[in-house]
Amino acid sequence: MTITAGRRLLLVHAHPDDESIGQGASMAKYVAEGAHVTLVTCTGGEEGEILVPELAHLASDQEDRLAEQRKVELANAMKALGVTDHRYLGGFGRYRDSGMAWHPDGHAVAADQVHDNAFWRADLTEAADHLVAVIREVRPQVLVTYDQFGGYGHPDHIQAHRVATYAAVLAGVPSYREDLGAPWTIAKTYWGAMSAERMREGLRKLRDAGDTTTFEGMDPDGPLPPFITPERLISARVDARDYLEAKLDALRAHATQITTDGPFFALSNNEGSLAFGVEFYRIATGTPGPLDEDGFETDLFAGL
Ligand SMILES: CC(=O)N[C@H]1[C@@H](O[C@@H]2[C@H](O)[C@H](O)[C@@H](O)[C@H](O)[C@H]2O)O[C@H](CO)[C@@H](O)[C@@H]1O
Ligand SMILES: [Zn+2]
Repeated sequence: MTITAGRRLLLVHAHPDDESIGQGASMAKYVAEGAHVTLVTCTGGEEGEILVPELAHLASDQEDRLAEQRKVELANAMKALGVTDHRYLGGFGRYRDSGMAWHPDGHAVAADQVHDNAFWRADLTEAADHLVAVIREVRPQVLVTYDQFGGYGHPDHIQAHRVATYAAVLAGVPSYREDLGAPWTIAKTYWGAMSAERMREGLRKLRDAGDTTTFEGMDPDGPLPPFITPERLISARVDARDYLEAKLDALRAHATQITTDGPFFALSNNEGSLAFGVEFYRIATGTPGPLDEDGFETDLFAGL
């Protein structure tokens, strides 16, 4: 059923939990403002760790049933954010979490180290075609995914970036796969970003609270990992502090992946809201809309 009315936002993520970590507050904000928000999750998260001891038996090297658990967790997170349109790329179970076994040269996992249907081994066109069908149905004005490094380099995140980027191009080609729907060109694409300034603020709060182990070795005033984005490269800053509680509820829903007594929650009290209720983006395609006094777009749909 083709969706044609109102503002429509599509997010493409690798695992259940990435959406809430990266853009949970923005998602809740846009839903509350009447936008249609669609999340496509590319894998079931089969290879994830399990922070809930009584669920350890679900692990990939035991019963291998973690994807079913994370599907429930993701549904609960969507309820917390108010998102009603969630899909798995190609359907639940089509692509498997590739795991984080890194290739010796530091790049993403070697193909012979993962399952046959691991997302890292997916045929790019086949995977993109699943997303073309969604794009041509939903007809989003805005797409959010990862940068070329997948944010922090996870192979599934890198592959999600590639699939989303390729699908956005293919969806707009009139003569391409007419069977997948009428062509649709997405007006603006953004990459989720981790702000260097907010990272430094968060580190300062952790160190001031006596936490020297979280992000061990990182100095609030020292060099940051390359995947943290300096403010000058950030183009949009969505202030969704009013939806921080929804984001925290969504994160709590991903109980096998995110511990509620970790630094994120430690920082997410009123003091931390600025750090986590404001979410950052880099524009990848399309024309930025009006900027605020700090030079940021404040709305992903600005200018449309
Ligand atoms: C946020 C994210 O992308 N999580 C991925 C990631 O999880 C990490 C992995 O389990 C690692 O072994 C842990 O040390 C780390 O704390 C986790 O964040 O990779 C998983 C396996 O591919 C994936 O399921 C999870 O969603
Ligand atoms: Zn992930």
